[in-house]
Amino acid sequence: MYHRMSMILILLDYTARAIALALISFLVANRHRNRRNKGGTPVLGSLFLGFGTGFAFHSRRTTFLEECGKRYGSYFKFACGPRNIHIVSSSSAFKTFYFDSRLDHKEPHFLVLRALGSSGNIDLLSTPVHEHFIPYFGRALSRRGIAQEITHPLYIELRQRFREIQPQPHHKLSDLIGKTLYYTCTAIIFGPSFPLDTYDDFIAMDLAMPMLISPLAFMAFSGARARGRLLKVMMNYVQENGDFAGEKVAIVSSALRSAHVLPLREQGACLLSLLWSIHSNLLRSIWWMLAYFAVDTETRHRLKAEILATVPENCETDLESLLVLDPDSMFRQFPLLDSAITETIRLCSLPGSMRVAVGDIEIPLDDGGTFSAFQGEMVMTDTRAHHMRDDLYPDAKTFRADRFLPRKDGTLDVPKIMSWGGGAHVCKGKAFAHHVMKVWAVAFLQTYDFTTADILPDLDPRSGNVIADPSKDINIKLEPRYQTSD
Ligand code: HEM
Repeated sequence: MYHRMSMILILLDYTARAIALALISFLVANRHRNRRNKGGTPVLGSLFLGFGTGFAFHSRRTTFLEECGKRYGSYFKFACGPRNIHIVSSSSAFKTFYFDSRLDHKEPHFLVLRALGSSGNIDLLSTPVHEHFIPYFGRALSRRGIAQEITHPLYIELRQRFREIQPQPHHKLSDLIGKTLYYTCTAIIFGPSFPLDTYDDFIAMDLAMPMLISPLAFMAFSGARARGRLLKVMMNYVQENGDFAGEKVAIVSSALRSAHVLPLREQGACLLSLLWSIHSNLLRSIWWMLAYFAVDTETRHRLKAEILATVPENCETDLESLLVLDPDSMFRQFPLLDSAITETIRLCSLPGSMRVAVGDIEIPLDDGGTFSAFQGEMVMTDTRAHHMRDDLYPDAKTFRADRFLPRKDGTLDVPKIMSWGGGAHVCKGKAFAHHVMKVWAVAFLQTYDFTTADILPDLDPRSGNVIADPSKDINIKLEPRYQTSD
């Protein structure tokens, strides 16, 4: 007995020594890495091996980055678990960030695919995903593709859905948008036979995505179950639509074609990533757009006037016929609405571009200095800090529908927004997302007057997507604009 006790004590002693040694070597390695940065890099201290800052970054990203920005300015770095993350909001750094090939963009894609049920096997996925699947997004979602395949059916379908909304004293904004957006866009893009009763699973998975992407994925029980069911739906869809033809729009046919060399489960995960990309940020962006309009009577009146000036009520050529004659016209019309959409995205978008240094790289800062990111470290642009600069966007925290209205010569008073990323890997759904928001707003404003008694909520600091979640939902009251069949 005595012998067994002493063995256990010896083993515990060795384990404690091994842990202490690992801790010391890790801290030394980290200190060494930090010291290599020139120019007094602001490095945040962390509670325990980067888990303090890493936890703050994952659990309350918006406020964490805001507080750090106030304290350290346009550049700082911190440890996130075993890795360093550099955060930069300096305009000079953006160019290097988006255009230097030593900063690789692929890792976030694998994280998303893995969260959606893929094996995340880089050797298997790299070529089909990065050389075929994602570039096809860009081509299929060109302005021409959208005008030809999306605008008209989307407008007709939305008008119909909006008219069918059951009258009630008020509507929860997220419900109103969620169902109508999911049903219309999913049916148009994946075809009418796609099961639309997947909505609840989609919402459960979408809410769990930040956790499914994080190291705490094993705790996202209901999100993972919903993801599993959706993955099965997608695998069935791939099997039933393997001929790439039929009722689908180009984006789905090209997605199926570009991923077909992969095993069925991987194809299902790719298709699920398409469904998620389409809805996740759009649900949130449209929420914020309608919320801004609902609390701002003047903007609503101006937007309605713009719609009436373009499509006078009771005129012979209504918007529906106009879109058949000239599907591209939607892109040229409604400049105030375009501006209001860009302003919405400026205010509700969070940092969404992440790169991993594949070699050591020096990145310039606005003050003439530089910082070094070493191989394997992550770099992220804090586009929100940029968007909140009063010197660039006067009264930056306030929604101003006309902030991005072009002058007569087509130029803007303010810099373009950074919410879509940039360079070769700029958001592939940029034109699509803006356009869907536009068609949505026109169809909605033509169908309803709407107001809210609620105040605009803050951004939820826990938000993990490119577009922030609101900290709470709002209710809106709808007044049909016409009692007739229109
Ligand atoms: C308001 C809505 C959206 C915002 C703010 C947004 C923003 C972004 C950002 C910041 C990136 C990273 C760019 C970079 O790393 O430089 C990105 C990438 C991407 N987005 Fe979006 N996105 C939106 C909607 C969409 C939609 C609707 C789709 C698809 C239909 C889409 C498809 C993609 C794809 C495929 C990429 C990866 C591009 C690449 O790495 O080459 N996005 N998006």
